[in-house]
Amino acid sequence: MADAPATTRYHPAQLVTAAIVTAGWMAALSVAVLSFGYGGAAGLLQGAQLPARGPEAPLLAEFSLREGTAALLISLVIVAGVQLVPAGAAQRLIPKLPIGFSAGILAVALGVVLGLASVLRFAWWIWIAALLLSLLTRAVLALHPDGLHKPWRLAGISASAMLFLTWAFQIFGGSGMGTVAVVVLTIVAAVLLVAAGVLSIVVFRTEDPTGLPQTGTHTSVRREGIRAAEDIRLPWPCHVLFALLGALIALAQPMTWSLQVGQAGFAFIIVLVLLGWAVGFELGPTFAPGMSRPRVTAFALLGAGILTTAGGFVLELTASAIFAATAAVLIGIGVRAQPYGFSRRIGFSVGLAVALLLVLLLPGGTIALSEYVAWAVTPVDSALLIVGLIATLAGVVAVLRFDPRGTTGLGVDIMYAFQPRTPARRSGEGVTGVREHTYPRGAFIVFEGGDGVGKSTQAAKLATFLVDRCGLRVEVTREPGGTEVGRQIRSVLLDGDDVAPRSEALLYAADRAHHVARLVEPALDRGEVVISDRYIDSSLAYQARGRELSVEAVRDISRWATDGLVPHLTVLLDLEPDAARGRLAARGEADRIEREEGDFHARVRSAFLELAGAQPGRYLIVDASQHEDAIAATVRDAVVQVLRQNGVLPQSGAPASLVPPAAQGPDESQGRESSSAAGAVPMPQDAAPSQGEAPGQDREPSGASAGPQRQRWEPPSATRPVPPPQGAVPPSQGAEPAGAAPHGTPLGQQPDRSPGDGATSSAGTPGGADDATTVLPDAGDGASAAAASTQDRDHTGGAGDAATTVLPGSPRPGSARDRARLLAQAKREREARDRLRRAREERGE
Ligand SMILES: Nc1ncnc2c1ncn2[C@@H]1O[C@H](COP(=O)(O)OP(=O)(O)OP(=O)(O)O)[C@@H](O)[C@H]1O
Ligand SMILES: Cc1cn([C@H]2C[C@H](O)[C@@H](COP(=O)(O)O)O2)c(=O)[nH]c1=O
Repeated sequence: MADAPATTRYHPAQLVTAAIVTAGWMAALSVAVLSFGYGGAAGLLQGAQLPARGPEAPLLAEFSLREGTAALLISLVIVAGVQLVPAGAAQRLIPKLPIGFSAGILAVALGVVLGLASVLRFAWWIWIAALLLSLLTRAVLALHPDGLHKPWRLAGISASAMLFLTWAFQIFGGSGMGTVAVVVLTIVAAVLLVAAGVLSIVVFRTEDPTGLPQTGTHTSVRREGIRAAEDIRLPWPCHVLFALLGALIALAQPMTWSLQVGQAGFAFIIVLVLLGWAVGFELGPTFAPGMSRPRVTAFALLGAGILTTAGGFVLELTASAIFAATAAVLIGIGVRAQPYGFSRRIGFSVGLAVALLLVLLLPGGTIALSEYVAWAVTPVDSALLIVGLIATLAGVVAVLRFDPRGTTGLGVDIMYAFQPRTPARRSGEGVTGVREHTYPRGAFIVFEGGDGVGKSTQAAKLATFLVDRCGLRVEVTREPGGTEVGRQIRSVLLDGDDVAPRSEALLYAADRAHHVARLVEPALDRGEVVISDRYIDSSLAYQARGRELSVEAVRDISRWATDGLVPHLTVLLDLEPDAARGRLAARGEADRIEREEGDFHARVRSAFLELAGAQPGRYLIVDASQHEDAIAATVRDAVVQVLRQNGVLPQSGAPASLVPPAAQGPDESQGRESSSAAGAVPMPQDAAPSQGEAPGQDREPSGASAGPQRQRWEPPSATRPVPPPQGAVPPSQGAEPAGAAPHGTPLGQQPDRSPGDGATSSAGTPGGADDATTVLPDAGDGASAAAASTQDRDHTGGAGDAATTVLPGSPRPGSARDRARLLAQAKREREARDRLRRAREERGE
C-alpha cells in the first residue's frame, strides 16, 4: 500500500525564512529610530550617548532635527536605492550563490553589524546595516517573489513588539528610555538574524521550494459582492497613494520628536498605520461596491490627502496617529482597487524621500493666531501639510480624470457607491458554470446561432440602438477574435486546413479565456453593456455536438476559462443551415468550419436549440428567417427588459420601442416626451419598427392599446416557436431536429436540476428543444425561472404547453384572447407530440 502523503503544514525552511523576515522588519524599525537618534544627538559622523534616564533627559533639548532627519534620509535612500536596482543588474552584482545561502550570509552579517551599531552608536554603522538590510530584502524576495505581499503581517508583529517594549521602558524610565528599549530590540533582532541566518546557511542552503505562507492574491477572489480590481493603463493615483503611505511612515520618527513622546509614540503611529493599511486592503474589494474601481482609488486618494493635511494641524499623539491610520485605511482601499502588479516600491520610496527632504528644507516658526494664542509650526507639521495638500490636489485630478469614462457617471458612481450591486442572472443551473457573478451596471448579451444566421448584423443593430437611443456605453465583440490574442487564435482556427478536434476545442476556450479576462469582464466592471457575437454555447454546439466531443469536457474547459461567467441574455438566431449558407454565399470563400458538410451544421443547429430549450430563462429564440429589422425590434425589446432588471436602464416607464408606433396616436411627440419624463429610454422619432413587425406589416389599430395599455408589451410573433430544421418535426412539437445525436448527452441537461425548473420540457424528449417556451424570469434567478415556467403551465393546462416567449418583467399575456391563443397553440403542440410518440412506438424506438 502506498504511503499516505506527508501533510506538513509548514516546511521548517519556511519558519526560518519567516524568522528572518520578522527580524528584518525589527531591524528596519531599529534602523529608522537609531539613525535618526544617533544623527540627531551627535551629528552624522559622531558617536552618540544613550539618553539619560528620566523625563528630563537632556537628549531632546540638544537634539538636531535636521541632522537626525538627514541621517534617517540617508538610511532610507540606501534601503530604497538598493530596492530599485533592476533584477538583472542585481544578479550580476551579487555572487552566484544558492539563494538560501546568500540570504543566510546576509542575515548573519546584518545581525553582527546591528549588534555592533547598538554598542558603538555611530550613524554610519546604521547605514551599513541599512545596506545589508536592503540586500537581505532582495535575497528574500528572490526566494519568495511574493514575500512582501501584505507586508503588514510580519511588520505588524515587529512593530507590536517594539510598541510593547518601548511602552514598558517609558512607563518605568520616562520618554528617553524609549530609545534604550529600541536598542534592546535591536539586539534581539541581531540575535534572531544570526541564529536564523546560521540555520539557513547550514540546513537550508538550497532554494526553498515551499515559499512563505500565502493568503492568495486578491485578483482571484470571486465572492459575492467583491469587485475585482480594475486595470487601467497608468495607475498613477496608486503611485501617489503609495507615496503618501511612504511619507506617513517616514514622518513618524520626526513627528515623535516634534510631539516629544518618545519612541513608544513612534511605535504607536507605525502600528496604527500598518493596522489601517491592512484594514483598508482587506476591505477594498467590498468597499463601495456600486462605484467603479478607478473612482474608488481616486476618492481614496482625495480622502487620504485631506486627512494627512488635517494631521498637520494636530499637536497631540493619539489624534495624529488616528489621522494617519485613517488615511492608511483609505490608502489600502485605494490601492486594492487596482491590480497589484505595478511597482509599489517606486511610489513608496519617492514618498519617503520627499517627506524627509521637506523636513530638512522647511523652516519651523510660530504663527500668532491671536494676542494670546500662537501656533508653533514645526518643519514636520509643514511637511505633513504640504504632502497632504499635494495628495489632495492629486485626488481632485484623479476623481475627474482617473476613469476611462472621464467624468461620465461620476454622479451615478457617488449615488450608487454604497448600494449593493444588482445580481446578474444566476448561473447555478446553467450549462456554463456556477459562479454568481455580479456587475454594477453592466450587462452581458450574447448572440448565438449557426454560420450566417445574422448574428453580426443583429449585434451591430443592437449596439447602435443602445448607444444612440439609450445613451449606454457598449462594447461589441466576438469569439473567436475579440482581442489581439484572439485574432491570432482565430486565424489558426479558421484559416488553416486541419485542426484536431480536441485542439480546436482548446483553442476556442483559450480565445475565450483571454477575451473574458481582458475585454468582457473589465467592460462589465466599468458598467458597460457587452454584446458578444458567440460565446460558450458555440463550443457546446460546434465542438461537443458537431465534433462529437464530450459535452462535459467542452463545458468544463470553457467554464474554467471564463471562471463561470454567464451572459445575462443569450439571443439564439435560428435558421435552417441551407438558408444561412445561401446568405453567406455572397461573402466569398467559406472558412474551415463553414465548409463542413450539411450534417455537421444540422447537428450544430439542434444543439443550440437544445441548450436554449433547457434553460428558457436565459435565452431568447428568434426566427432568423424574418426581415432583419423585425428581428432587431424583437431583440431590442428583450434586451431592454433585461437591462431594466439589472439596473442598467431605469425601471420605470417604457422605451418608445415597446409602444406600438400606431398606438401612439396623432400626438406622437407628446407621448414620447411623457414616457421619457417617466424615466423611459429616450427614443428618436424615427424609431425602427417595433416588436417583430416587418416593415409594412399591418399594425394593430391604435385603439387596441390606447391609454395605459401603451406601455404593454406583447410577445412578438418573432419569438414564437422556431421553425424546425429541414425535414424534422418542429422542436416545439417534441422532435429532435435533423442531425441531432439521438442518444448523446443532452446539452442542456444538468445532473442536479430540480423537477420544477425550466428544463422539465426535455423530459419527454432528451433534447429538451421540444419546449419552445422561452421564459425570462423576473428576478433573474433559477427559482423564478422555474416559477415562471410553472405559472405558464398552470395557465395553459400542462407542461410544455405554453409556446410564447415571455420576457422578464413584462406583463404576462393575460387577456382572454391571449389565453385562447396560447391554449390553441398548446393543443397543437400536444397533438404533434402525441403523433411523434406514436410514430416512434410504431418504429419500435
Ligand atoms: N434577416 C436577414 N435576412 C436576410 N439577410 C440577412 C439577414 N440578416 C443578415 N443577413 C445577411 O446575411 C449575411 C450574413 O450575416 P451576418 O454576417 O450578420 O451573419 P453571422 O451570423 O454573423 O455570420 P457568421 O457566423 O459567418 O459570422 C450578410 O450578408 C447579411 O447582410
Ligand atoms: C466561438 C466558437 C466559434 N466556432 C466557429 C463557428 C464559426 O464557424 C466560426 C466563427 O466564425 P464567425 O464568422 O465569427 O461566426 O467558429 C466554434 O466552432 N466554436 C466556438 O466556440
